[in-house]
Amino acid sequence: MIDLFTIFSKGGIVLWCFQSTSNIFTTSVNSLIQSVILQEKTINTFEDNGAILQYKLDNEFDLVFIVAYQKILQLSYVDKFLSDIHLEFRDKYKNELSNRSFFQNFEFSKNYEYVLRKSEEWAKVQSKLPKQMRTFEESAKSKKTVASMIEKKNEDKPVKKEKKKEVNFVDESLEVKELLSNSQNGVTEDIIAVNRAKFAQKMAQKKKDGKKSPKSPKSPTQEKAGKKPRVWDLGGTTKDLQNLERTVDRPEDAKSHYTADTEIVGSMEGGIKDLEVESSDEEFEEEVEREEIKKPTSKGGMFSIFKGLVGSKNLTASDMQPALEKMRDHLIAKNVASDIAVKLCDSVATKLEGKVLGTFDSVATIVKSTLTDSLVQILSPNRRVDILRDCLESKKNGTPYVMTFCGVNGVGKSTNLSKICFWLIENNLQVLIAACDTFRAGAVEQLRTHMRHLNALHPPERHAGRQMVQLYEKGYGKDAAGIAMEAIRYARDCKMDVVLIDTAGRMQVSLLFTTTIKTLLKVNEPDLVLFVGEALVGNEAVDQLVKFNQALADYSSTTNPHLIDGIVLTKFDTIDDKVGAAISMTYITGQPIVFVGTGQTYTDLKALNVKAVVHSLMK
Ligand SMILES: Nc1nc2c(ncn2[C@@H]2O[C@H](COP(=O)(O)OP(=O)(O)OP(=O)(O)O)[C@@H](O)[C@H]2O)c(=O)[nH]1
Repeated sequence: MIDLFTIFSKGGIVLWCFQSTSNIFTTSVNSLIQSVILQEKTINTFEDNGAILQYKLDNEFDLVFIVAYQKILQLSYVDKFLSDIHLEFRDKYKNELSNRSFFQNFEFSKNYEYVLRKSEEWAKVQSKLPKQMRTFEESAKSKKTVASMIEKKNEDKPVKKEKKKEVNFVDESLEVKELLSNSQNGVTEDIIAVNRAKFAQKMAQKKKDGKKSPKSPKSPTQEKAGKKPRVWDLGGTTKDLQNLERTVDRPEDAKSHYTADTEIVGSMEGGIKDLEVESSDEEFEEEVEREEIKKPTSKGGMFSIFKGLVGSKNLTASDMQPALEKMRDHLIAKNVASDIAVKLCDSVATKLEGKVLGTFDSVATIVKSTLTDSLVQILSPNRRVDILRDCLESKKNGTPYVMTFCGVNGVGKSTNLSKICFWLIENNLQVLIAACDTFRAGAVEQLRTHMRHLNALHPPERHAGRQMVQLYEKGYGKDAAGIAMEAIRYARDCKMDVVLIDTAGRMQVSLLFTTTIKTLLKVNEPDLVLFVGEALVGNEAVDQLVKFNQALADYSSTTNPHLIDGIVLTKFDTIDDKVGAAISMTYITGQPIVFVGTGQTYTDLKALNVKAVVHSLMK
């Protein structure tokens, strides 16, 4: 009997769930997600706490299907069930899935019962069948060709070996887990360098030993005898574990030199500079008008789509319909999320309805100013976020100013956190970075590297002997909320000015999200919660943001939950004029874009310039 079956998107939205017992599987599902799915392991059966969990991924629609049942039951139909239920769900909801409409009610109970019953019947029939001999094609022998039998020198062992590793993984100590996940996720350069050095040292030692004792070389026949263990490149042994564990700083690391690009020092003093505008507003207005006058018949230009709306009658909704549709498409092409583009067009329509229009020029001007007004209104913050002022205020009160950075993996959380850190230390504020991404291998090391670079740029000599950036970390697998709490306490005790909390990017997995970010925010009550999102994505970013804010509201036990206070919009340099994500994100949250990431160096941090965004959007 299946105890739990759940379907959720890789973005963490639970689409459908069935649970037949009161057993709580949250921890087991979290473990499966953390140590198998997110690590992209190839096993599809996972054992935890007396339960077996099996899963199937749908990479086209980014879905995860999970089944959990008691180990003792030994269900033989789960593979088949997972394949069938996967197809059933896809078939039934292909339109919704294609549109990524994950927030609706998926009525799937009947289909679930049907597929489950069929799978159980299938298993019964199978168990009664006499065991059939495998055909030659099914046998392993048929797969053997001469070529397949030639073992290549650097080829990996077959999957069987890998599996063994996975099984052991469950019982390994935390350090071993980390080591394995490092080796699978791409070890940091530091670790590779250490490993190489160790290997070279070992080889040199061996050579030395060989020379000392003339007896040691064995006869060729002796060497050939017995099966030799395979030596993996950079494999090392358990003795190397101590050296490979890099979450704790070592004296020799601290001594390493960082060549600081001192040219940038001093360039971020004061407030954050605005994004550059391509041309001023007046120039832009003239440009639009000039363009329309010059090319009255051309199809190009945002406002030429309103060309048809000329005449002395009152404008009606149906007059505007075709033009508004074109405007909506234009906004979507600029990465504005589709429903927000629709709402913007509606607001323009409402403002224009009933207006009497004269010449073509006046139409362009009216539409432009109407749309501009709406966009400026969306992008202009309801309240002022002045971080420098707030930090100084906290400092006066003897408490550190705490900022938490949330967002999915790879959007640039750590990089932009470090840029913000650079800006703060440029303004003589001492910063403690709390490494609370205790999931992703390498996350702590990444922050440590930034800390060293930043301290090299702003050495203690420049700041009355104070080390401007410190890292508070407790390695991996630990409770993020607890680490944040200790970090804040540490910062308070040491009279540090600001705490920047880096969180795990696993919020797309809602189960994990609820137990980490929620607790972290609840326990630590940061002054500012910043959502880090990429400018690259349109609807996807909105999805993440909606889910994030919803989860903060849903899972908060207080009546006044701490939602997102602001947005860090990253990778703005990579989007050309597709600036729609800025509009969508602010529209959804009503919160300002506090920082814009415009590149990969510490100085690539800007403040949002509403004019620049609106200008790009209407190009
Ligand atoms: N072009 C550009 N690249 C950026 C920007 N911000 C971050 N990146 C790059 O994006 C990549 C991911 O950045 P990280 O800071 O590692 O992302 P993260 O969100 O911390 O990732 P996880 O720790 O895995 O959650 C890196 O290669 C960064 O250099 C930006 O503003 N512009």
